[in-house]
Amino acid sequence: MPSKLSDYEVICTIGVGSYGKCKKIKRRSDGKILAWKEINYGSMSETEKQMLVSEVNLLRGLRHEFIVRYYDRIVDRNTTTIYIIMEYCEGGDLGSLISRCKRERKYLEEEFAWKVLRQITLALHECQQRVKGSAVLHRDLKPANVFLDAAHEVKLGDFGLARVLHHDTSFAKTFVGTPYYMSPELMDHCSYNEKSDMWSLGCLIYELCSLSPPFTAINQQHLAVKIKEGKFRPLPSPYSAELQELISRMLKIDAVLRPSIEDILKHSRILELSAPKK
Ligand SMILES: CNC(=O)c1c(C)[nH]c(/C=C2\C(=O)Nc3ccc(Cl)cc32)c1C
Repeated sequence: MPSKLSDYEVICTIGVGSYGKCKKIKRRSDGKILAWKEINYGSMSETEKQMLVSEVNLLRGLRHEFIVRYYDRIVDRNTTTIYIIMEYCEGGDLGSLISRCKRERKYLEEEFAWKVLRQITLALHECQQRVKGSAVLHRDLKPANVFLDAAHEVKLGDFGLARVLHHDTSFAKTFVGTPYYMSPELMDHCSYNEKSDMWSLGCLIYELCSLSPPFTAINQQHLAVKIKEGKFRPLPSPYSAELQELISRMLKIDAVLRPSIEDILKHSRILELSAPKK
């Protein structure tokens, strides 16, 4: 029996993005707390709608501890809105956490940065394994798309939807927000590849430590220059040379020189986190 909107009680809005709203909801049948994303597809072309359907179907197949769990979807043709029902992440998004640390002038623990690096890498590994060939690449890896559950475990969200929601080639829709994490090859309009996600992940871990992206500028033209120059300030002193070195490798301009997902998972500090607790 397909779900209907009345099966859920809306509690509150927890996020607003270029796609629409994200709301905290309660499933009436068992009281389970979930979240749904409301996406209005009314102005989408047939191609974009088809992409949305295939991306949602892809999300359905992704079951991983570090990827936001998909539960269901409801299509309301009267309002041309799709409701994508997913797991609730009580800890919110990394973007809000970084902003809070900035306000409080407090750096995050290095151990947390390594944990986030490991868990997002495993999430990316899962996706690239699960859809071999037409590898699903995140394309929108940024702090606002990484969430934390009640135990502060990482949950990668919005997988693949970025492709659809920014599919429109118009400038306004293509460059939604400042592309701080865009790789040099993408800045040069070259093809996206799994090392582009590695660049974005390097930017994300850098920002988690420095509380600012590695590359910033007053406009997108200057940002492109900075990214292609590839120069960035070192991490703040509390962080180890080991973490600095790995992030520097992830931010190599030449994608070939960046570590692969497997390289990251073989790093000694990552392996330590994988070892069973004594
Ligand atoms: C201020 N908002 C929050 O703290 C917050 C909380 C408690 N949860 C979220 C976001 C999500 C959430 O809780 N579940 C989600 C599933 C998919 C996506 Cl793309 C986002 C979410 C947010 C943005």
